[in-house]
Amino acid sequence: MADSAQAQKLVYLVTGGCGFLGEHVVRMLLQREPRLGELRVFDLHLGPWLEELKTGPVRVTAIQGDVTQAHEVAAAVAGAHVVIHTAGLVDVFGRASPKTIHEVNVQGTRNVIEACVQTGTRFLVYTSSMEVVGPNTKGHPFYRGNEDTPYEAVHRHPYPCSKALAEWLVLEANGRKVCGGLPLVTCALRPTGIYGEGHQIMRDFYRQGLRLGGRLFRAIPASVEHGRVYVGNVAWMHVLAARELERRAARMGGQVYFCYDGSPYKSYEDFNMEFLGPCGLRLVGTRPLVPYWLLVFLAALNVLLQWLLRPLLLYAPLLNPYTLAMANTTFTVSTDKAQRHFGYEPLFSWEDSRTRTILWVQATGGSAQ
Ligand SMILES: NC(=O)c1ccc[n+]([C@@H]2O[C@H](COP(=O)([O-])OP(=O)(O)OC[C@H]3O[C@@H](n4cnc5c(N)ncnc54)[C@H](O)[C@@H]3O)[C@@H](O)[C@H]2O)c1
Ligand SMILES: CC(C)CCC[C@@H](C)[C@H]1CC[C@H]2[C@@H]3[C@H](O)C=C4C[C@@H](O)CC[C@]4(C)[C@H]3CC[C@]12C
Repeated sequence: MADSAQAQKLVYLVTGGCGFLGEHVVRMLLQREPRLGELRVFDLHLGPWLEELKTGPVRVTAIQGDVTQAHEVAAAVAGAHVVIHTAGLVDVFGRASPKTIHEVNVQGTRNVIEACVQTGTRFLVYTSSMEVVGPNTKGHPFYRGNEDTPYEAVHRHPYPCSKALAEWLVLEANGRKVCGGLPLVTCALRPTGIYGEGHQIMRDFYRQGLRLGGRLFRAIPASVEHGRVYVGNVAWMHVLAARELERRAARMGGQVYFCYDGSPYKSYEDFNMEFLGPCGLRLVGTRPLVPYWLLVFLAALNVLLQWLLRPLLLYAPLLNPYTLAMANTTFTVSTDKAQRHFGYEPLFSWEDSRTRTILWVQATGGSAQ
């Protein structure tokens, strides 16, 4: 990425490129990164949709690999100019063990950093999470805060702990000399709850609503705000951050950015209804229909059942004490840091984001896709 950048074609690597966010990052790079010469898509599970991308003008290389395996990561990183590290084990339901979550999210990130250092890759964008900040274990609200808002970030759950540690590793690596002697430039993007085409939990809620005769029952007060951001805008932010990291290294290096757009501030359930409503579902109740103490009890019961059933089957429902606390604690962001630091503006308006998501739920919600 030198001065002859206009002519130079760049090699990008996207880890986790077949995931919900990763696929959008991959497609966004192909559409919006004119300097792209080769796109490497690294994932534990490669999607069949990658095949159709291989016929385009940019060379797309699919790499089946595991971020916990340092040699596989190093081979994929070698010769790349930019790495967008979005691979991660997203598990707040107790599906994976804390050890596995740590291995993928922390050791995997360490492997990516070391591979950059060893092979001379200078630019690394890491997909972090709002959960690096909160909601914390004390349930303190974070109301429309920004990257500088004081907040007691205390975690116990393996997933936020792993994301916080991985983010720290990435930021700490900023400025390290990579092979060839130039400094590594890193930044971390912190999405709030991502929604959009491919969002499995949204589809799960849709299917649950269909099973319940077109109804969902309010469990969380409408006054609790939960931050949400459209996947296309999160992907665009990654692409832009990756592009600008060289030119604005002094400003962006070692920085964190919340991901934001024009999505409205609403409760988790009311926000979902923006899409599920037009798909024919109704949210019953203007106030929670179940008392909070009962939800707490059911969440605790689910933990017990998960533990008891573990030898027989994996019982991992959406409701547990951690997800209940997430849904029931206000956590929203209001910031323009990404705009100030690298000129980010959302690519998709709220209306576009909403329409695209509704069309996706309608098209795939009832099917097995
Ligand atoms: N979904 C959200 O609301 C959200 C919010 C904030 C941050 N994030 C972060 O965004 C990133 C992507 O999340 P997502 O929602 O797209 O999840 P996802 O599960 O859809 O995608 C993660 C991808 O990483 C891959 N992966 C997992 N373990 C791997 C391994 N050992 N080696 C290689 N690849 C591996 C998976 O196969 C998957 O394709 C994660 O780092 C997550 O922590 C997600
Ligand atoms: C109590 C029930 C009625 C509803 C349960 C909803 C629950 C499954 C939802 C609520 C909030 C969701 C999380 C939130 O949007 C942000 C993230 C950050 C990201 O890094 C990973 C996904 C995650 C944890 C969402 C998972 C689903 C949650 C907990």
